[in-house]
Amino acid sequence: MSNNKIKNIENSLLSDNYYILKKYNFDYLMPNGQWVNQMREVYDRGDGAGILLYNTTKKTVILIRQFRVPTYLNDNKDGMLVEICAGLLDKDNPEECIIRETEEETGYRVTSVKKVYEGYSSPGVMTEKMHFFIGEYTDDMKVSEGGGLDSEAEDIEVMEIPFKKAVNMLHNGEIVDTRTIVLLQYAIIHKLID
Ligand SMILES: Nc1nc2c(ncn2[C@@H]2O[C@H](COP(=O)(O)OP(=O)(O)O[C@H]3O[C@H](CO)[C@@H](O)[C@H](O)[C@@H]3O)[C@@H](O)[C@H]2O)c(=O)[nH]1
Ligand SMILES: [Mg+2]
Repeated sequence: MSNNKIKNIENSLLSDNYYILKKYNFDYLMPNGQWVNQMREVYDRGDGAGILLYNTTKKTVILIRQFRVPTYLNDNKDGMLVEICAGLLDKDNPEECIIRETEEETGYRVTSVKKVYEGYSSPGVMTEKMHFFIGEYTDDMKVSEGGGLDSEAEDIEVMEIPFKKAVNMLHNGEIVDTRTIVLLQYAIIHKLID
């Protein structure tokens, strides 16, 4: 961290109920040479990783469907969201995280994944950096039902669907999760499945 346009950074804790929400106060040097005081709330849940699982023979992808309360509160009728498999980094590195998360959520034990992007999820408010992966799966990699951890009360539906259908869902507005849009567009651009 280094930027000579910012000084006097102070923070106070607003909530550590589950993750960390802090209020930051700092002085910022505007282009006109004036220092202005700014306040921003910043939510820190660590970083995350997500993966698009695809099968070039079957021409399918694996997505998941789960209830997301923030979307329920904002325009997503039943709150169910179609997403890539994803999770929060748990002190492990992004690659180990996504391999573990893939098995927990989808039941596929993948061995080889490829990192394609890194990006900030919501840079005005969250510290989170997201690590984006793609990975090929085959039927023989299926070792369990998936569906998430009972201990976390996750209710995850695993969807294996034709890539073409996923692309239709992208274009007709059924897929409204940004991380999923990013990786489906990656798959289209790089012709992962034709
Ligand atoms: N009790 C409680 N549990 C929580 C809270 N917030 C999250 N959890 C639980 O913590 C677990 C997190 O599951 P992961 O699979 O590791 O994370 P994720 O929510 O799928 O995260 C992915 O999607 C996020 C988008 O909303 C991304 O932000 C994240 O990077 C990642 O891609 C879930 O069981 C969730 O219910 C909370 O405030 N209270
Ligand atoms: Mg998850």
